[in-house]
Amino acid sequence: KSEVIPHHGLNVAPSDTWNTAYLAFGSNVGDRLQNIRTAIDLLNQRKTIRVKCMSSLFESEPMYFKDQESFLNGCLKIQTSLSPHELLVCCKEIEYDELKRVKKFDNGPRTIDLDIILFLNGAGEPVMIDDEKLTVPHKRLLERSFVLEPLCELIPPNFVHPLTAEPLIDHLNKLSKKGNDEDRLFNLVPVGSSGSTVNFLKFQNVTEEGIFGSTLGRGSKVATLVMAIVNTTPDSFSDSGELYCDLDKQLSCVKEICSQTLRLHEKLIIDVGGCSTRPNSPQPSEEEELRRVIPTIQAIKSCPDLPSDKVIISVDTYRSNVAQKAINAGASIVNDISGGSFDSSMFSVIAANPNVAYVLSHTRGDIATMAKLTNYEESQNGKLSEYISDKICKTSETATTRIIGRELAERYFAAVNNGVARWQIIMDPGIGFAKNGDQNLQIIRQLPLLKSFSCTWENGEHVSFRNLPWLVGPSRKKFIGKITKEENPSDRDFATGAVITASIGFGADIVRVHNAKDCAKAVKVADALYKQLP
Ligand SMILES: Nc1nc2ncc(COP(=O)(O)O)nc2c(=O)[nH]1
Ligand SMILES: Nc1nc2ncc(COP(=O)(O)O)nc2c(=O)[nH]1
Repeated sequence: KSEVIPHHGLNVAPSDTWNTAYLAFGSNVGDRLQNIRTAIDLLNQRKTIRVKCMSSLFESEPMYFKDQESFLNGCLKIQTSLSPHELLVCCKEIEYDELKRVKKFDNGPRTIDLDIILFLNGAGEPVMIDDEKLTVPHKRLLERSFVLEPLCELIPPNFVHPLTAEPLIDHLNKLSKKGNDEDRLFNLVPVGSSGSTVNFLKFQNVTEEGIFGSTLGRGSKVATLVMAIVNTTPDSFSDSGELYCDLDKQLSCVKEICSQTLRLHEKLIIDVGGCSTRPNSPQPSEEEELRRVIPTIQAIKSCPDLPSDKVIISVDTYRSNVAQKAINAGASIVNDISGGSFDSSMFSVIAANPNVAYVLSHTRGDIATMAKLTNYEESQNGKLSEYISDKICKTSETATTRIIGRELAERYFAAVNNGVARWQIIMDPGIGFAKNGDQNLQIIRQLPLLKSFSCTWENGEHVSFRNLPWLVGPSRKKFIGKITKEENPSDRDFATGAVITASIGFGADIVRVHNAKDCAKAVKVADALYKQLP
């Protein structure tokens, strides 16, 4: 029963006169990400083209001709008034005239490759072409996971290949099962650049076939990242502000955290926060928040013992001005508990800093009201055609998580419609934000549902969370203390270890913790258990 809801907040012009096309991009020469961004900007500059959605960014080994650099690949959904052949001319102009591609031989290195994968006319019917210039659907689509995987983020799961009439997701699953080298894809999230090279966080979500043949859902296969909290607030609920305003103390604490964590992990994120977001906590002024976080970020950034390819700096703020200044000071992740809802300029700051990652978190209301907004009743009048993995049926048990998924999808749309690229986004279910104890436990338990969540709105806009990385932040929170009967947050570290272990079992890619030293051990063991990592 596919139902849809009117999707507000999306100002799309009537698009019934425009064709839809799906393009695949690839680059393995020069600054690959910059080449891709330039190609997308050049497409958008054409009056005859509108880039509607972008996929995640994937890195993969070269196919066919192996002796070359690895590729960055992805897909775009565009609307265009051009015909397929006119669109082909436009792609070639961008490849050769504007991005100076030099084709030495087939399947060789390229600054950019733009292929037309699928083309639908104004009525949404697939267009089939096979002449000496152009073949649509792309003739090698079904053998390329570096095209099929990003494409499956942009289309509803029931979207079929025009010739085989089989869902593209089934073609992808068949291909992934072969386990060929070039089918092992990592999705990359840019986190700043040191010198001319961009640093990336790498994630890899694969569909796990359980040993008993059951599908375990999509599990991550790369080491879980530790995000260590450095609260520079006098009133933070969990470490009673010991670090407040003492820069030397903060830096030696950060060095200690890094040496203990990097003993077991390749990389580490340091999350610097100047505003406690405990429900109903008083919020400092923006000037006070800047005074607390900027010097700390600068000190970490300029500390020679903390190399920027191993220690990634995040700023925990919901203020766009603080985010921008923190980026200027060296932060390469903006961690915003409000999902961009507290400050309407946040997304444009993120869009203006394309090498910075953004944590898009779920909450409701504001710091003063969120504790009361925990009513997640299925709104009967609201109709939504949701595609969630068919293993998880739509029951009251999943209602809360599905509603959180929809609300996160609304924030996701607001972000990408304000220029944020999908590949900048890290998702977060917002543990402790507008959720009661049971709901916190439920969203951790149902993280697989959130990871495979997708939905389509009345105007045909579709969003899928497939492959997006997820951060969870349960550390020392009240819902843990309620179970272990521990009033004092800093007594909750051992129980926090249990929660982050379970979170990794449910598919978390990053865990945000206070006690990084001990939690780093729990993460290491959890990765050995759940991801079979050494
Ligand atoms: N991983 C990877 N391997 C590749 N091998 C060949 C071609 C050649 O593609 P073309 O047939 O469209 O020129 N493109 C890629 C690519 O984009 N990614
Ligand atoms: N991304 C993210 N950021 C956060 N920042 C602060 C807090 C509140 O906890 P704290 O005051 O102990 O940092 N929780 C989160 C969280 O769950 N996720």
